[in-house]
Formats: sequence, structure tokens, C-alpha cells
Amino acid sequence: MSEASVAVHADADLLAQSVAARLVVKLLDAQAERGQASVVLTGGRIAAAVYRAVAALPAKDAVDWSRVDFWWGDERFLPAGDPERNETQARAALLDALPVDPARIHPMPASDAGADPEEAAARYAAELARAARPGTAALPHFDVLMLGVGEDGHVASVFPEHPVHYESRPVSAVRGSPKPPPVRITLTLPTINTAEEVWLVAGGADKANAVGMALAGAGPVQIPAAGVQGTGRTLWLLDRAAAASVPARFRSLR
Ligand SMILES: O=C(O)[C@H](O)[C@@H](O)[C@H](O)[C@H](O)COP(=O)(O)O
Repeated sequence: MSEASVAVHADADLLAQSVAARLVVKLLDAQAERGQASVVLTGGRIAAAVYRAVAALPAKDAVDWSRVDFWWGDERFLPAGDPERNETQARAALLDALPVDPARIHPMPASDAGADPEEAAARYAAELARAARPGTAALPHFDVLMLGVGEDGHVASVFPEHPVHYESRPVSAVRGSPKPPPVRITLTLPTINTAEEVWLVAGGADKANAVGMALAGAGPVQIPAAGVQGTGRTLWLLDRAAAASVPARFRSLR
């Protein structure tokens, strides 16, 4: 488990540009080391800005996108192609513009795929298990997993005080989400925490309280972002407004 580090950017636009550049370099490094790379995507406004920034970055062409696996940390349980799906957003902002291998894109099931949310979560867990390296846990290696942070401290679709905290399976259905839509699918915190690097990306003053509480050591049931730790690195990528309440011990990095 890794100690968190914090990087603060002047504004949300620079934050998105910086995360995009980091992502390209991280994928290049993973491909140099392992011949392939994997990234776990998320949803929300800052994620969309990062995807657009990657698509606009000339250095993205250095990545062999046909050897990148794309997974999702959470999904809104809506019909395929719905503009509110995190998959739809990522395809439109990034994946459609890249020479990806369609077999390496692993969206979470849509609500019209013939399964209820619980069965859809089980199907995604099975897809993860099929990609797991032999002899390891039932999950593939994730080089980098990106998360947005909600104003209430949620990450992926793990919300404060929600029963999803007590789910022992790697992927969970979520009903009664306080953020619309109410039905979702999410990786659980223990699954998220198997990633080598986890990046928590947050911009805007409305995130400052949750970010500050998470870094101050709040409990993960109250502030789910506080329960996130990559195996090699936990990186908080913030703009100045979101960083307003970061505890002093992280401020040397600002
Ligand atoms: O499906 C979703 O909505 C997300 O995966 C969610 O966890 C999101 O990342 C945060 O709510 C931050 O979203 P914003 O960047 O829009 O604030």
C-alpha cells in the first residue's frame, strides 16, 4: 500500500492537460515493461476533460493503442449508447479517435443486455477473471485506475454509507445512488485497491471539503475516497480550488 501524494494545478484545464500527459507516459512505460498496458476509466466531467485532452495530445501517437486494455471503474446502468453512460462518454471523447483493439475494450454491461444489475455485475466480474493472469487473484493487472471524486467523497459508484461497502464480490450492483441515475455498477474499494497506481482527479471548490477530509484520514464508509490506495502509488491530482483544504503535511508538494 502506498502513501498518498498530492499535485496541485492552477486550474481545471491545466489539471486535465496534466493528467492526460501523465496517462500517455504511464501507458508508454507499462508497454515498455510488459508489452501491453491497462487502464481503468471512470465517468464525470473531469474524466471527460481528461479524455478530450488525451485525444488532442500529439504524444498519444507514441502509445500502441492496440495493446491497451480499457476497463471501467463504474458505470451508470442505462441502455447501450445512452449519452449518460460512462462508456458512451469515453468512446466519444477518446476511444473512437484511437486505433484501439475492440476486443480490449471492456465496458460494463448495459441495462438492455438482458441481465439485472446484480447479474450484470457478476458478468463483469467473470470478464475480469477471464483476463486475470494465471495463478493470481481473479483480476487482471491494472497499471492505472482513474477516479473522479464526488462532493460527498464518493469514488466510482461507491457512495458514503451505502451497503456497497459490505459487498465481498469484486464488482457490485448499486441501487439508490444519490447521484443520478440511481442504478449503477461499480468495482468495490478492495478491487480498486489492487491497481498499481490510483489517481484521484478533482477540480473545483465544491470538492475541497471531501478532498480535505479524505486526506485528513476520514473513515472510508463516510468518505469513500479515503479508502483508496494503489499498490504502488496513490496520487491526488487537483486544481487549486479542490486543494483548498488539503492538510498541511501534503502542502510541501504544492
Ligand atoms: O459515473 C459517475 O458519475 C462517476 O464515475 C463518478 O464517480 C464521478 O467520477 C464523480 O462523481 C466525479 O464527477 P465529476 O468530475 O463530474 O464531478
